[in-house]
Amino acid sequence: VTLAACGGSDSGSDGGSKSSGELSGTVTWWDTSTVGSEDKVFKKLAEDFTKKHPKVTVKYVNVPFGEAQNKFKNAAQSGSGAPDVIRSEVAWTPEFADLGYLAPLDGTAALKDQGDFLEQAAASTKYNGKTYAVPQVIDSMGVFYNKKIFKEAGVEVPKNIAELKTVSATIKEKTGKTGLYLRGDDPYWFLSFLYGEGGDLVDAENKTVTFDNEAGVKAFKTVKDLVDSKAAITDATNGWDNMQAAFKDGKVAMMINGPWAVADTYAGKEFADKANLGIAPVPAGSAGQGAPQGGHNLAVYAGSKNLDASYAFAEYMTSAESQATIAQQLSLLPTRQSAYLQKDVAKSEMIGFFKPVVDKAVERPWIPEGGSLFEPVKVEYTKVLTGQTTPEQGAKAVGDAYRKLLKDWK
Ligand SMILES: C[C@H]1O[C@H](O[C@H]2[C@H](O)[C@@H](O)[C@@H](O[C@H]3[C@H](O)[C@@H](O)[C@@H](O[C@H]4[C@H](O)[C@@H](O)[C@@H](O)O[C@@H]4CO)O[C@@H]3CO)O[C@@H]2CO)[C@H](O)[C@H](O)[C@@H]1N[C@H]1C[C@@H](CO)[C@H](O)[C@@H](O)[C@@H]1O
Repeated sequence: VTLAACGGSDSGSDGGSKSSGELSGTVTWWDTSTVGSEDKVFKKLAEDFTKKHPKVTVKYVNVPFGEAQNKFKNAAQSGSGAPDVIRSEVAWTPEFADLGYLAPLDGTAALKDQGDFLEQAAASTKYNGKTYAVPQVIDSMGVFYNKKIFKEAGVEVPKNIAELKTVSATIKEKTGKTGLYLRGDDPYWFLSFLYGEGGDLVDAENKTVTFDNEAGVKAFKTVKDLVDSKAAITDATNGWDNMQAAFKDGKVAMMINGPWAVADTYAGKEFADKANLGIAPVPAGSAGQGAPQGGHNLAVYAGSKNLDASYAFAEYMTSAESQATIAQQLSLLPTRQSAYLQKDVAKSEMIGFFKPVVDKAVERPWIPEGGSLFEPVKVEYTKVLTGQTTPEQGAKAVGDAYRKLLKDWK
């Protein structure tokens, strides 16, 4: 999709901005946002940018989240086909920076009011003392629940795993519905259970793999028991679609999810009345409570032929005004503290719930290998949930994979 203001633009010229300082040329932007719920809002923002810079054409390309990381690495490596700006997930950013594929942004027009960014959001954009991206959204996870089903069953939102099981049993008995949809094909959905047992993927400070300690085994046992006890249903594949459908159709009373799911969830028949959607902290485990930190940054390709317009585009798309727009329209959390002060954002119930959750979300190590820590968990998590391996063997397999990946770590 080529977005250009009505005034047209320098056709095809990739040249940088004119000596007059007026920006021009084409900026190709790979956006990974969800088609059908998020993309139209991001596209509109990009259009607004071209209205302010009529000589710039933004070529909007939506690349699915699951493909964008490898697609960008392949294009950047081959030197052809890489976009000028990419929506770089928090774990991809240190990896792309380490590979030399991102333009350092310090001192450029991409970075305005750096002090305005939440610390934990800015952390994933820093690598070897330089800044390689601009934080766009930050997120974490909570329990989404169907207030009508809870009322019908006469139960309260569970605060811990034991309550999750009793509440689910009551919901099943009183309404015939299943308590929780637990996504089984994406390891991100396992993290709050791991943190609840006091575990973590690694201890980056001490270069130690921790996934296969007793907390990791216990967390695998916890999720397996949720499925075996019928408190939760899960799928080995197509988890996103099945989870959203089950929750939006009222087949399950709860799901664990993040702000990026709100817009799509509101489209469900159960939530035509938005007030029927409740959000609560993820249940605590036997040793703690916590949800993971995720999110997305905008990064500029080091080989861009139009750095000036790309810097300006990245700045615009992550400005406090742009962030307030996506917060208000999509319930996505800003990374700029000033955006939370804008009136539409301050009065949003969803933002009001998720901001404290994000403030205490468990940070991950922003190391180049950070994104690769999920694949081994994805394999073993699904196998544990479907009984193809035991919690002990699954945790050990992940630990072994990590020690291969992270040279000289304990
Ligand atoms: C396996 C993957 O592990 C990690 O990903 C973690 C990730 O680091 C975590 O933060 C978390 O991401 C949250 C995210 O924070 C949260 O915002 C939301 O994102 C929404 C957007 O909000 C929404 O707008 C829209 O975009 O849609 C987005 C997605 O819904 O939900 C995300 C979780 O889904 O969880 C991810 C794990 O899934 C790696 O980073 C790789 O991605 C890796 N995949 C590659 C691995 C390659 C082989 O190595 C394989 O060949 C390749 O094909 C695979 O691509």
